[in-house]
Amino acid sequence: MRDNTRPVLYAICSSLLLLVLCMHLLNNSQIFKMPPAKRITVTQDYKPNRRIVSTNLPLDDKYNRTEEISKATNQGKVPDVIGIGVRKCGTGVYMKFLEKHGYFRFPSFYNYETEYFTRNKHKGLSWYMSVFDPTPNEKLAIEKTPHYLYAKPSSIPDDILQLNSNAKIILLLCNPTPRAYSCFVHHYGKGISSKDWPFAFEHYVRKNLPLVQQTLANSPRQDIEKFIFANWNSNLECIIAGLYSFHIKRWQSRFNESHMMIINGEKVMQNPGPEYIKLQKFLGVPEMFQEKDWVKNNTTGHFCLRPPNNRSTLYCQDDQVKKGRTRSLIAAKPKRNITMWLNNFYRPYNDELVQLLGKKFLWN
Ligand SMILES: Nc1ncnc2c1ncn2[C@@H]1O[C@H](COP(=O)(O)OS(=O)(=O)O)[C@@H](OP(=O)(O)O)[C@H]1O
Repeated sequence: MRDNTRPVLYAICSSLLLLVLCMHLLNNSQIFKMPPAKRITVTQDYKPNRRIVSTNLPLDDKYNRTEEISKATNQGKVPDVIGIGVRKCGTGVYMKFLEKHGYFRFPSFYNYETEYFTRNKHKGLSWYMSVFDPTPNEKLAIEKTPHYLYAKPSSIPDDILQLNSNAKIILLLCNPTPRAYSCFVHHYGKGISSKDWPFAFEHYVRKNLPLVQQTLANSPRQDIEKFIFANWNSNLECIIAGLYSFHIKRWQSRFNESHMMIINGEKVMQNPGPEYIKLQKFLGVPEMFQEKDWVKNNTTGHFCLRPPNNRSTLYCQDDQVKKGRTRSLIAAKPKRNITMWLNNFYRPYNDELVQLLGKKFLWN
């Protein structure tokens, strides 16, 4: 090192030392001390109810707070809410609408159906958790897999509880006769012109209903269950899914009214506003959807939503997910004789359902 650079280096080093010393002194003095973060109790109603827990964590400690909240509710496991059906009663439609709500996070699948408890359990919990949008932990994780209602294994309700003892179940029921038609068109209607759907459906019912009727007649519950579990994914599915009173017993024995909401899908289709208000209350999320936000499309008869983030637009399902195939005002209806046959077949199950759930479950 050259002799004339030494004094310069000394000067730099001593200034740095002085600076560090000064910062240390200032930091310990009262002038620069931050006040302690304000402590709050997390009870604001912008949080879903189930997450309203007194964590007494600092407001600015976002990371810890969400971590604590999820620990206090479901140990960070998913999901918080599971839709268990019924397929073709509007299950995909309400998920699409709930996407506009803002307080939910969804599986990354187009149809939201994880099939975890039916087909994918072997992939493990980490897989199940990984399919959900990971972002904000304060949102309720919601999925729907309509097969859960009647698919095997029979332990699905217990499996859900084991994962999250606080899980909430949503079950949308609708008139099983038009539902069967809708299901048929969904599965088999693609290659058939829509004007021929009623005939193709007649053929399907004539071919399959007698077998179901025969099996159900005078069989003990366990045999019927065996039959359903053997056929939940067969071409009989469109018929057997509609035996609601049979299916819901195993769910009712595990989930009480505070954890399972059974919604009349016919009412939702006719006037969604009040039903979504009840749903938001049940899930403990803010009432982002109000009655006045629902607007009927007079061509299809279906309702559209004025989404909370942009109420000057209309969000409809008819086009976006190709719904409204059989129930819209312009759709080809099933033949009257087939409708009557199916109505008669489902009547005892519908009557039993009314007994189980009360008068509010009349379809018409
Ligand atoms: N608001 C609104 N807009 C559009 N469509 C509506 C709406 N509400 C209920 N529906 C009816 O929902 C039926 C589809 O039910 P799902 O969503 O359960 O189907 S799926 O199981 O997810 O495939 C679908 O039945 P189809 O008419 O047979 O296609 C729709 O008619």
